[in-house]
Amino acid sequence: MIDLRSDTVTKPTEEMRKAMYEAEVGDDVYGEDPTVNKLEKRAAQMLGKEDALFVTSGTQGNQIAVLTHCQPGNEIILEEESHVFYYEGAGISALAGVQPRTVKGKRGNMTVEAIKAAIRPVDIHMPKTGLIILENTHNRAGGAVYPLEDMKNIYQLAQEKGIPVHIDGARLFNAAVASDVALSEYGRYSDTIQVCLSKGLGAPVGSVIAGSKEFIEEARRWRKMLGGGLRQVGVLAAPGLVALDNMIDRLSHDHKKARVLAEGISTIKGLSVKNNVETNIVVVDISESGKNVGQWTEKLKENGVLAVAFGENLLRFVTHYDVSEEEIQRALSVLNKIAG
Ligand SMILES: Cc1ncc(COP(=O)(O)O)c(CN[C@H](C(=O)O)[C@H](C)O)c1O
Repeated sequence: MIDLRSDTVTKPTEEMRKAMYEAEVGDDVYGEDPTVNKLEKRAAQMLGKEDALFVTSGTQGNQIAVLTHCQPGNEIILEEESHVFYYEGAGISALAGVQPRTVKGKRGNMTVEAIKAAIRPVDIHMPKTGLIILENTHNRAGGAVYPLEDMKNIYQLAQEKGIPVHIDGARLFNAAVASDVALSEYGRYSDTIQVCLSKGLGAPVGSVIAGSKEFIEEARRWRKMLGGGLRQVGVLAAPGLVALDNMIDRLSHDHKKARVLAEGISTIKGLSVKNNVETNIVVVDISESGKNVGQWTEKLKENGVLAVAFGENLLRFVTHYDVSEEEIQRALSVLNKIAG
């Protein structure tokens, strides 16, 4: 199977499995797992933050960030197709008791003006704006990169208003590589960042939240309350360290594979690439193909290719470490064959 459903499907490399086997471990609830302590320190340093916390998933990282930043009854500003709003099961309302204020972004990027207009004035009738969440890269915008300049301007506005900024950086490494921006720059223009080790970087499990020492101390309490107090977690932190040390720069190969896929698809009758392919995601409009999205995913699967439905007439393909350039070419010939 050529699995292009997501970069979440990547399996740990041999090097990661060796690191898991050899990991030095301890009880992390007592702060005694040397490997996760090393991972958290490494991640904080790379992201230009004081401290960091290993969490089980990007969703847990985002939800803990909201729980730690906000009070029940706050309103948070986020993009209308952001992962936190679109795909996290209304967790921000169910768990943190906050109200989403969605803003439509341009290719997923909310403008400073639109965010400014969404910030609540102080008024007893109105909720307080408790957090602004930026997603970089933006999944539903097709892996769109948030330009650093925009993030800087948004952060300046947020600071003036005393509102924290959280980056849902599940694919921040892709953004950094695609825009040649140092990871620490994103830390400069945000209060907290969630990054996934388990997507393009290929680790089997986990994310990291980075922020101030005080924030991480509080976030660690929330994680414990949610049952995330992990024990000998070094076996999972070890591949995360391999991911941070060896799997970031190679993301440019995934971006190249995505460009090759997009260029090939754009020559296929009835198919069109919807997004500007900046990173590892290709969104394809199949509305002119004479087949619906369910027929496409079914026929692709019959021919050994996996993709996900991404809307009524949209398919999403995500390139990653476990799909080769040769397999991209094979996927293109399957797409050609189905398109007829
Ligand atoms: C921007 C962003 N932020 C957070 C998450 C959540 O990460 P996990 O909870 O899956 O580790 C995802 C996962 N995205 C997954 C995928 O793309 O296949 C699915 C949609 O949940 C994400 O794309």
